[in-house]
Amino acid sequence: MRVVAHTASVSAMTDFVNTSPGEPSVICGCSINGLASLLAWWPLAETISGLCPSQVHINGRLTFTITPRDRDKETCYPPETLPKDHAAVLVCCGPGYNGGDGLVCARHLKLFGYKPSIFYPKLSNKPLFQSLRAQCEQMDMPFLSFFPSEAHLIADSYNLVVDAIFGHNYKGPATPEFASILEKLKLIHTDVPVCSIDIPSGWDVDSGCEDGLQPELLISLLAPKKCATMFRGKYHFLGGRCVPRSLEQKYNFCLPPYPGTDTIVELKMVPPPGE
Ligand SMILES: NC(=O)C1=CN([C@@H]2O[C@H](COP(=O)(O)OP(=O)(O)OC[C@H]3O[C@@H](n4cnc5c(N)ncnc54)[C@H](OP(=O)(O)O)[C@@H]3O)[C@@H](O)[C@H]2O)[C@@H](O)CC1
Repeated sequence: MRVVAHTASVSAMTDFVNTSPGEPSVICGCSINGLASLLAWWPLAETISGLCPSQVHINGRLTFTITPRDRDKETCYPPETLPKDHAAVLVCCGPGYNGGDGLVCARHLKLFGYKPSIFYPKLSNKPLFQSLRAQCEQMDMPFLSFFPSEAHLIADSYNLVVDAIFGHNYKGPATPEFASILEKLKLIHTDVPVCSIDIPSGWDVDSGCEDGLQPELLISLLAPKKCATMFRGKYHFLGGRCVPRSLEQKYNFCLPPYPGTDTIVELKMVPPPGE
């Protein structure tokens, strides 16, 4: 699952490069609003890489430490340990680029020995998404025509659920079509691990969602968003070591250091002082 995290985001970036050459207002196809919300917060972050390369400071406070990789324990949810139907995974994809990341993730899951099924209720007419969908179809991944009616049916059939419904451009409340999906995801997270891409669906990019979905794994892309400080699941990775240095400087990103050739880092939340 770790490998999936970085390959999904790298692919998304490749898609960005292919579709928007030289367009600095769009990162990975994300709208300027999404980028703005990222930038609104991230310039306040400060890495003290000269002093200690394994810490991320936000607003001057030590917020995340970076966990060195242990290559002997490097996989979360390895397929051979997933008992239901040959490592069956449900990948839920929304209408925007977060959903596109989900399709890329499904493609990699399939190549890595999982058995992904995809729920993708609202296909965008953009060629990028059409082609990602076609790739998944060509790889014989089933597309569900409806979301399982009962939450327990998801837990009975799948070992993991990938949540790629909404990312950082979600503005609540959800439309009825998506509200019922978010509700079901919330009901299952105690029975089957949910892995969210970039942002747990239904969360506000800054303030999160107190009674929202609680994934077990979060893969932040490019930079952890402010709401990631409210993540309480088991695993948090940062993926997307693909920001060109020029953009990093131009927008004053302070990205944490990735060791060696690694393209992901595991982040651990540092409890606020007094906790
Ligand atoms: N920026 C970056 O650097 C990177 C970005 N990347 C990825 O892109 C993601 C952002 O993609 P995004 O911009 O397409 O936004 P996203 O959150 O998928 O949702 C937009 C869609 O949801 C819809 N929608 C919104 N609210 C709704 C509601 N209440 N109820 C129902 N629908 C609602 C909205 O509909 P519309 O308002 O257009 O009708 C639109 O269709 C980001 O999280 C990350 O995964 C990474 O690949 C790498 C780095």
